[in-house]
Amino acid sequence: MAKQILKTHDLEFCTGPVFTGQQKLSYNGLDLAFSRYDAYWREMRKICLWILSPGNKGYVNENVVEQLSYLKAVVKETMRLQPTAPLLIPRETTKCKIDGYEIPAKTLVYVNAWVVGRDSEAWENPNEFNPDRFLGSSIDFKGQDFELIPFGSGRRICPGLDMGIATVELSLANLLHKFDWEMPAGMRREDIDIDHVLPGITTHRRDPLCLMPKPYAVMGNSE
Ligand code: HEM
Repeated sequence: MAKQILKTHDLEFCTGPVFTGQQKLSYNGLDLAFSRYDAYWREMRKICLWILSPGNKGYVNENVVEQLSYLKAVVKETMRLQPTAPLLIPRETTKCKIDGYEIPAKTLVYVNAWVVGRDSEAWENPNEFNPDRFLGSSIDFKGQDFELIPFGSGRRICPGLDMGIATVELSLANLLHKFDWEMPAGMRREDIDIDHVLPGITTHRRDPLCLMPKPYAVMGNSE
């Protein structure tokens, strides 16, 4: 079958279907497609523009991920609500006084990163999953912004931070780029529970996430 190559120009006008792997283009539905999932479509468009770029080898690389501001915001928001190690690594205090209380030396302290990420004094609508809160915000998880500490902070901050975050962002970007994701037959969005986790040193979902990957029909190419 003949190969259809999508031109960069088409991307300026295309609506949802082309991104979901179907071979259909629409030129007049811009408002529709970009209204509800605005940020999502913008990210997909960046990936698509990259696919069309010369020298593309078929995988999303680190340079592209750097431009995916919404994907980065999604990862931050996920780590805010469900930090991988909710209680970080325990610490021992020196002798000190906090709020009038004498704290003896070598007191064991747990920092609850899960609660910190949901502190209503630091976050608006703290329990709501809203990646937009990070767009245009300088808040990062590098240990300087104490309202977001999924990698800890201070001397014992995670030394694998850069490697960990690069792995998460790259994997997620490539999983989105290579596959179209569907829910199993009969399952609805409301059936996905992202709130309940099991207690433990690291966070585990109570209900396993079950999604079905469908290989992506890359950008209108049909063979
Ligand atoms: C998304 C991935 C990762 C997350 C969310 C994560 C999270 C954490 C957290 C919360 C801590 C405790 C920090 C504290 O108490 O202040 C920690 C410590 C640590 N992490 Fe990671 N980590 C990740 C990836 C990695 C990787 C890839 C490596 C190694 C290649 C690594 C190695 C370590 C080590 C050695 C410590 C102990 C540091 C110390 O106690 O001095 N982590 N990590």
